[in-house]
Amino acid sequence: MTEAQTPAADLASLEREAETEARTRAGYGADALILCDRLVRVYAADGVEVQALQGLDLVIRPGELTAIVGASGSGKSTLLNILSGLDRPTAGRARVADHDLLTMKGRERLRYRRETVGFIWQQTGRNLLPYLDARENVETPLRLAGVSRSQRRKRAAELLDLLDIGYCADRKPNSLSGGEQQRVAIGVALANRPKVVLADEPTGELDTASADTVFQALRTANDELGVAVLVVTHDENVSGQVPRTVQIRDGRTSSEVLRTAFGDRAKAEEFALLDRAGRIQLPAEYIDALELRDRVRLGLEPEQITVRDGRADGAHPDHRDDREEPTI
Ligand SMILES: Nc1ncnc2c1ncn2[C@@H]1O[C@H](COP(=O)(O)OP(=O)(O)OP(=O)(O)O)[C@@H](O)[C@H]1O
Repeated sequence: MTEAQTPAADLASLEREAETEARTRAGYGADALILCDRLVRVYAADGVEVQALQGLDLVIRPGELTAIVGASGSGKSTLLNILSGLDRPTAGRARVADHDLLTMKGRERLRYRRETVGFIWQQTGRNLLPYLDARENVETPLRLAGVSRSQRRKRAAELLDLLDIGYCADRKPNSLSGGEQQRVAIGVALANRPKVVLADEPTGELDTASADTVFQALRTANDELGVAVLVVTHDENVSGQVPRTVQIRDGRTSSEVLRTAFGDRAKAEEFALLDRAGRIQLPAEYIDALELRDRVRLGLEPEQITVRDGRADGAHPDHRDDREEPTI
C-alpha cells in the first residue's frame, strides 16, 4: 500500500506510536549523569567501514563507580573517547551532565574537557608533563581554569594527600613509580572538580600491588569526593571490586554484574541487558551449548520466556532431552 492509500486510522495510530516513542526516549535516563542512547560510531578507513559502537545504551548515575569490560575490539576505548569529548559519535544520543556530545562545539567542548570530565590513560607517560613535578602537574588544569596561585597550591596539596602521595609532591614523573604516576594522574583528573573521571585501563601497565593502590585511589576519589568513576579494565581484580560491571560485546552493552557485597562474603548477580527495542544478546556459551542458529522459538510462560532451537520441527539431529534450555 502506498503512503497516499494509507487509511487515516492507520496514520493516526502511527502518529500515536511515534508520540509514545518520543516520550519514552525523552524520559530514558532522565536522572542520568551519563546517557548513551543507541550510540553509534562508525570509522571509515581506506574505504572500509568499522562499526565500533552499534547502538549502545548506557545509563550512569551521579557518584556511581562502574567498570567496563569486554573483549579486545568490542568498543570500550571508543566509548571512553566519546565520553571524554575527544571523539564524536556518528549517530544516537550521548549526554554527560548537561552537555550534548553530538552537537557540542569549540569552546563548550574545551570547557567540557577541562571541567566536567577528568581522563586517565593506560600509558603512564601520557598523563603527566615530564618537566613538572607532581604538585605542578596537579596545578596545571587549575592554572588553565584561571584559579589563583594560593588556591591552586591548596587544592593540589589536598588532592595529593587524599590520594596518599603527598610525599611525591616535589618529584618529577621520572622519579616516581608507575603506580605513583597513575595516582598523580588521578589528582590531575580531579583538580577541577569534574563530575566524572574516565580511566582507560589505568592499571594495565602495573604489577598487582601497584594496580591495587591505583584502584584504591580511584575508590577514594569516588567515596570521598562523590565523583562518578568509569573505568575500562581487563583486570578481574578491579572489576571484582566495583558495585557494577558492564560488559560490552560487539559495540553494545550486553550484560552486567551487580555486586552488593565484597571480599569473603562477596555477592554478585549477572544480568543480561534488555534494550529498549526488546533485544538481548544470548551468551555465546548458551548458543553453543544448544547449537542455536538463525531462528529460535520463543515461548512465553507465566514467569519466564524460553528460547528453543527453531530448526524444522524443532528436533535438532543431536537434540538430547536432558539438555537445558536457556531461559530469559
Ligand atoms: N581510529 C580508528 N579507525 C578505524 N578503526 C578503529 C579506530 N579506532 C578503533 N577502531 C576499531 O573499532 C573497533 C573498536 O575498537 P576499540 O579500541 O574501541 O576496542 P576496545 O574494546 O577498546 O579494544 P582493546 O581492549 O583492544 O583496547 C575495533 O574494531 C577497532 O579496530
